[in-house]
Amino acid sequence: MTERRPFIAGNWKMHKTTGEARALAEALVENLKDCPHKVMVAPPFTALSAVREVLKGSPILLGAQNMCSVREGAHTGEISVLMLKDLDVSVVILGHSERRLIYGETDRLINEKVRLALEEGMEVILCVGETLEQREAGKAEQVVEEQVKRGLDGVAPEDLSRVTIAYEPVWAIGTGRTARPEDADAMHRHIRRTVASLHGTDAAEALIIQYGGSVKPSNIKALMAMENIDGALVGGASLSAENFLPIVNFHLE
Ligand SMILES: O=C(CO)COP(=O)(O)O
Repeated sequence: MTERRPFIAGNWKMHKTTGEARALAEALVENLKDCPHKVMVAPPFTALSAVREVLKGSPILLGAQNMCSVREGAHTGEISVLMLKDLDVSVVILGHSERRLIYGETDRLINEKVRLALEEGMEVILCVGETLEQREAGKAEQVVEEQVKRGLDGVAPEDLSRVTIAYEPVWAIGTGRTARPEDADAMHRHIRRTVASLHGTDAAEALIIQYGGSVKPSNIKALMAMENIDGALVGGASLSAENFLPIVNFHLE
């Protein structure tokens, strides 16, 4: 069995002023000096610069929550990959369900972003996940498989090591309702098989697949105990050190 290093990421969504972001980042840096896991925080764009200063010299990676699908140009209100790189952002979250459902992002647009980010040397967290309606209609696996295939379309095999997939069932996001670890694991296995069909079993075995959706200190351990769950993409519980630290340090609990 392949050993995969756990990857715990905090998605701060549209929360935190620069001062608040700096304070949270300071608490994380102070307490995660010896953490064996890969850790990332994704503040809002406006706080990237402030958090970058705090993270300097720390193993915590700086992430962004989105980026534009084109390199530069007349795209009022957008943020480019070059701007992110300029701020030492090394990971970008793409295809989050809030981008898909509130802002109408399609698999095609998300795929353009994935390819551009990889071309520019970034790491990508590609988010996938079904809605409650799709799950109740028995279509969860099919929906997620299509999102994975379309999201990764045209990605070179050698770039796959810079891709993490986050399985975030929409019905579990911000609802307090977490997927049962066994159900999440089954979907992660399906995602791994899908990636194996595209890029071979070695690449699929090495792939980090995060679970996201109401991850908390009380459920992280059971989730991480599953064979195919390699990390977590945490929303609400990443907004305070009190909740995020025990999640990141799940191995000590
Ligand atoms: O969307 C999420 C992370 O990207 C999950 O959010 P919650 O942890 O708040 O459910």
